Amino acid sequence: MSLRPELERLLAKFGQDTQRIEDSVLIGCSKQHEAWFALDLGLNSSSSLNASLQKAEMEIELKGSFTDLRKALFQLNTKDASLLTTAQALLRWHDAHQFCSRSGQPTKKNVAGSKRVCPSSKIIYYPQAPTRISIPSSQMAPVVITLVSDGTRCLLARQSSFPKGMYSALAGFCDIGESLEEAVRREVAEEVGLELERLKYSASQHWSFPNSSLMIACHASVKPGQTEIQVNLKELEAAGWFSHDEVATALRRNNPYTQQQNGTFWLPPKLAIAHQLIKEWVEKPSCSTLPA
Ligand SMILES: NC(=O)C1=CN([C@@H]2O[C@H](COP(=O)(O)OP(=O)(O)OC[C@H]3O[C@@H](n4cnc5c(N)ncnc54)[C@H](O)[C@@H]3O)[C@@H](O)[C@H]2O)C=CC1
Ligand SMILES: [Mg+2]
Repeated sequence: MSLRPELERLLAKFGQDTQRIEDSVLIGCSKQHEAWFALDLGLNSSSSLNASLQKAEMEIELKGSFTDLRKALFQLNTKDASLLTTAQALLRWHDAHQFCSRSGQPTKKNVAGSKRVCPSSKIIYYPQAPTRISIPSSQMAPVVITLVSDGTRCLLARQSSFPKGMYSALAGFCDIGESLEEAVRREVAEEVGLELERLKYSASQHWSFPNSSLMIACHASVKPGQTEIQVNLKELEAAGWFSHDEVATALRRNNPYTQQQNGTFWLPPKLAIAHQLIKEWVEKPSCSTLPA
């Protein structure tokens, strides 16, 4: 059931522009895949745009009462508390990034609220860090990188931007409001459609490309028999399961940059944490099946 008409009625009743609904941000979805959005009613805001909503009248209308966030968090179950903190963090980020720091022009939110773009400078601002490939950022973004194993094989993937023939572990930026474990599970589900069974932290690394990231590396396993992948071609060029022998042989190749042969795949260089994850798995393929 869509709550949009109800929200429009409410905003109209309080003399607000119903266009304000467009400021909503996506914070999750139900088991039935209904999208959940959050909207800042601006009751505590000092800005002239939002200040006109009356808290007491709104409480009467909604038959509830507004509670301090910190107190509310102790009363809610984990799922609702997580939705609330995600909403608060994301809405606060949008509020603080209304203008481009380069051009001074207003930035524009996408529908989901996962980024803002400056139409003038073309800079894309992400809640994780204000980055765009060509614009260096001083802020650090957390990124999870996961080597998935089915007990005998490991899953490697490549993006079209990777050097020819190179395959790596699955990686992705953490979303605001997520734990590392949630980010790992979401990224793997999004990129190859697999549900993870166990996770085990391995190590972390600062990574400078495209901008400062803190790479958090994990091993993960899937249930035997649940290994069919669906490659998300919007994010990856290819992905597949590789045997222990194939990966061990690729690791032994000294200098992949000079040894590219037709059909030969190779792995990220030693410096990359992906290399370390893959090496750990080759030395101990069972490392991903330990309890997290
Ligand atoms: N050190 C290592 O061993 C490795 C490092 N990496 C790094 O992991 C990072 C994340 O991997 P991807 O698969 O590209 O991420 P991803 O799977 O999250 O997809 C990238 C998309 O995420 C969005 N995004 C969200 N926040 C972003 C931000 N702060 N900056 C840029 N894009 C953002 C953009 O829409 C972008 O197109 C890459 O930057 C890559 O350099 C990846 C593999 C190995
Ligand atoms: Mg990725």
